[in-house]
Amino acid sequence: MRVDIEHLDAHRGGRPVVADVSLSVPSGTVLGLLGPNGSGKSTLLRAVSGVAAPSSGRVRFDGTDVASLSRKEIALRVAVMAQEHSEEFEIPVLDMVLLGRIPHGHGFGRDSARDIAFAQDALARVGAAHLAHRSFSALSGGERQRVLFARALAQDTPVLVLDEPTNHLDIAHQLELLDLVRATDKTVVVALHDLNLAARSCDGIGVLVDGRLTAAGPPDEVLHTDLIRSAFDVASTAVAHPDSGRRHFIFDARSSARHHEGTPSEPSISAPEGVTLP
Ligand SMILES: Nc1ncnc2c1ncn2[C@@H]1O[C@H](COP(=O)(O)OP(=O)(O)OP(=O)(O)O)[C@@H](O)[C@H]1O
Repeated sequence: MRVDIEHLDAHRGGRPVVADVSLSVPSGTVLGLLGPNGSGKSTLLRAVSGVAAPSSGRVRFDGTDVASLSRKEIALRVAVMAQEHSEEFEIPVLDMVLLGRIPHGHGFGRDSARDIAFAQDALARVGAAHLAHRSFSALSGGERQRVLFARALAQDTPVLVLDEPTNHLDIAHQLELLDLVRATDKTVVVALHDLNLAARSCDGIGVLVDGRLTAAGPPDEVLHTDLIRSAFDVASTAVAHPDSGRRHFIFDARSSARHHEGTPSEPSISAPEGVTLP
């Protein structure tokens, strides 16, 4: 399912925080949203997932304006893994994942065998089958993240909206989750903070600064040392991975701090011998 964001403005607490963002996410691709803290990533994701209406502009799923859809129609199209969530759900993990099946139900009633199979499969895919009968509130932060990702998968939607889904995850589980994201045929919009993981895992990157989209395109075109300096105020060095040749960033210092120390503000790009930077 294609996702189009058109001239979107959004407010938070009565204040404009996202301004005139337009982005298209082709069906089955992964768009990574990057940007400093407070730049508007979560606010944009709330609009994309229909949680909060934009103040102007629109979001379309395969051409249909999200604003014209009912809550249930939205929930059948997009599953959301939000950044903030209550920690004190005293419910078994399997029941938490089964909440993802609600849009597929026909009113209140027992979970069908099909729903339970979906939920168990989703837990197995995130490596959390062994947690099925634990209480959600008794899990670690990383375990909760994986269960919430399983709930989003169990919702079985063509679109996934993920707000910093790798929070709390150890590096193995970060890679595993992003590999799962890549392996689905879903259209994914994901906010991330790790630029190297984003470059590795996303088909496209959009960079928000102060609520405005300052760059968008394939990772290799968007992510470079100048962009990292202007968007994040960080001096970095790009190196090529010795095996894949993929560009990787080493973060050196805040650019302003580096500038004050009198070191050159223009970072060099270096590649191991015999490796050409992409
Ligand atoms: N509930 C709220 N009420 C008022 N202002 C808010 C609220 N939530 C966020 N904001 C403000 O909106 C702006 C954008 O916040 P948002 O959470 O979208 O940024 P973000 O890029 O996701 O940040 P982070 O990387 O820190 O998660 C910030 O200035 C923030 O302080």
